[in-house]
Amino acid sequence: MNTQKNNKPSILITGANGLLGQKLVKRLIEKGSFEIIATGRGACRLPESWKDYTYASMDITSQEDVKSVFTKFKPGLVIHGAAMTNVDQCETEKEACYQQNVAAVQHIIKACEQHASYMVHVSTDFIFDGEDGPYDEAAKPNPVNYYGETKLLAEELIQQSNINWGIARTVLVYGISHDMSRSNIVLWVKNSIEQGKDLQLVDDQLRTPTLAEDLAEGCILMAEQKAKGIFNISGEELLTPYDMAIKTADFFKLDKSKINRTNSSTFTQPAKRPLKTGFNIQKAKTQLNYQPKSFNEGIDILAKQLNLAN
Ligand SMILES: NC(=O)C1=CN([C@@H]2O[C@H](COP(=O)(O)OP(=O)(O)OC[C@H]3O[C@@H](n4cnc5c(N)ncnc54)[C@H](OP(=O)(O)O)[C@@H]3O)[C@@H](O)[C@H]2O)C=CC1
Ligand SMILES: Cc1cn([C@H]2C[C@H](O)[C@@H](COP(=O)(O)OP(=O)(O)O[C@H]3O[C@@H](C)C(=O)[C@@H](O)[C@H]3O)O2)c(=O)[nH]c1=O
Repeated sequence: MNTQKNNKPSILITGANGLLGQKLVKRLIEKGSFEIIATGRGACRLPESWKDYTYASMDITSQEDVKSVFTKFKPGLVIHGAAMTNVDQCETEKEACYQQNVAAVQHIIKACEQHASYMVHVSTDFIFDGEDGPYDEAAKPNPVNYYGETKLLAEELIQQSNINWGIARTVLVYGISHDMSRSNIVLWVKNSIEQGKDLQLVDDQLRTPTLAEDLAEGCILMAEQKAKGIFNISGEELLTPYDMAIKTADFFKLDKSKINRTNSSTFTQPAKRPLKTGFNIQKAKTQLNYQPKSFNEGIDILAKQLNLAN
């Protein structure tokens, strides 16, 4: 039986200290309609000013940890965002990547089976090869790096399970994380130009960059509706990283001469990136009433958060 405190359904967030995790906890606190169980690896790193949620340390690679936290809280709803997300590190540390992105998901599935919890699992455009994006939900996966392989294996475990599940796929998430633990393309471009650095931006990768707050909203919509199946939860605009950099420089009135156009073939990253991804989000817009911000609106939100932070 799932727990309900003062008649509020209980929702458990994994990876709550991460970029998406923080936005989920913040939005759920604002909504006030759930009993919130925020979980993460080790100590809580959320702002001390945040109230009205419970934090529990839960290493998702530990079956014992997962079992005991789920037994204690019996969450009706779960949003599983925790993962190893450094794509290059996933290529060089495959065992750690497998444990965090695949084996851990089996522990979460088992706990959801035990407690009849509905789960939103967060996935990625990197399950595709990037040959013919943008993609809809029915497109055939074919990952080109190990991170993408593990995220696809996780999707397959979930789709073969008998739990109540939804999969939220997203793309190139940007936003401000509280302890700035994770940078992203907007901040990296802004900070680099302000430091007078020259940047090489690829113009042959296509993405639909996603504001972290929009991703959180989409996951919450799915949880509230216990939406069944796969949903593309990303931004709507198809942009290259070069386009994103120019838009960022225009917004912050920075020196665009620092932005040099290049292509992925000149890029030596340990993990191959799929070239043309990006998502068609029509299904989420019509079935979930998901309404993401434009890229420029997203940058404006980041700018306001940066001003508040400084
Ligand atoms: N960022 C992006 O561009 C995209 C992300 N996604 C997906 O979205 C989800 C969230 O990503 P994002 O918020 O950006 O990533 P972050 O790296 O910011 O957050 C991931 C969180 O998972 C936690 N985590 C990792 N391993 C464990 C573990 N063993 N036990 C408990 N927690 C763990 C991390 O903990 P700690 O803080 O201690 O490191 C971190 O807080 C991921 O599933 C990712 O695959 C999909 C597409 C794009
Ligand atoms: C560092 C760098 C990146 N880029 C481009 C490549 C890429 O499209 C974009 C972001 O680069 P990164 O390598 O930091 O990001 P990357 O690791 O490709 O981000 C991925 O993260 C995982 C978690 C996902 O699930 C994917 O959806 C995707 O968002 O910026 C440049 O053009 N020039 C550069 O110097």
